[in-house]
Amino acid sequence: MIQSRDQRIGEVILDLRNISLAFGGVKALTDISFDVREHEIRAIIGPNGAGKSSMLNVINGVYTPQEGSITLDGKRFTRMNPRRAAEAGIARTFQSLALFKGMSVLDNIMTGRNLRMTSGVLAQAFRLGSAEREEIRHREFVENIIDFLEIQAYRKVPVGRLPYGLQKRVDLGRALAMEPRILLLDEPMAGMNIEEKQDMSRFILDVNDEYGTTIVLIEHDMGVVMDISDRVVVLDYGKKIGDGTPDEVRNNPEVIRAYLGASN
Ligand SMILES: Nc1ncnc2c1ncn2[C@@H]1O[C@H](COP(=O)(O)OP(=O)(O)OP(=O)(O)O)[C@@H](O)[C@H]1O
Repeated sequence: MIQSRDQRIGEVILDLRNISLAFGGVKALTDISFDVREHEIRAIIGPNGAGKSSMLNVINGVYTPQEGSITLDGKRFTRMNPRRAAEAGIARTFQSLALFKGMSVLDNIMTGRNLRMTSGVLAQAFRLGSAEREEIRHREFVENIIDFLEIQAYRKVPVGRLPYGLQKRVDLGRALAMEPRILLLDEPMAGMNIEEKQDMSRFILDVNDEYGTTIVLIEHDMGVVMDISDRVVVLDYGKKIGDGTPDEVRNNPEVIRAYLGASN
């Protein structure tokens, strides 16, 4: 299994060079460089306040770093913006879920299709047939995601009524509906019990295998991501203190020190 996964990992598709980001006097990120290869599961870990969320927000263009560059598919940017990131196939999930609690599972996942829908109101008025066909295609795609995530039984249930672990799964489904090439997962296992964490780990691996999606995930619990990640970047106080395979990172004295010194 591990060998076949390694064989599928391709070229660098996302390359972050010398990224520095400050908020006023607070240095959130200092001179961070790392890359992400096609089809890889790449984790960014670190204690609270290490800069993980800031890094994710630099990748998807929400924050503009004061220094550094981002190269995506060989194109170099000094700034990304959320629209460009979305068009380039970068999607994300959120730590605090960004779902519509009163809407059904199906409708929430459909919202992830919006960027892919070409038919607007006018098309629906004048080309009803093709708009309808498009709607059917999108629904089929979403139904496939629902089957894949094993949430068929909750299709029509308002998301707010589901347990937290299932809501996280719906959030993953919403991001998958965008058919991302690169999926950014913001603490996908935070607040979950062990069984939910195991389920989520399995879905992340399956997404990576079956959809071929490149995954960048952030997490502050070192244990849960070590089993599923190909390579891990470790941040501490906005600096990169480790980068390598899970084994390399686990045995890195600086990483061990940062985690032993951390209160969580
Ligand atoms: N919008 C902001 N304005 C000001 N300071 C910020 C902002 N976002 C992050 N910071 C600061 O930047 C530093 C890094 O924060 P960040 O949220 O990126 O860390 P993190 O590793 O994601 O932490 P956690 O695990 O707690 O989510 C912290 O000192 C934080 O207070």
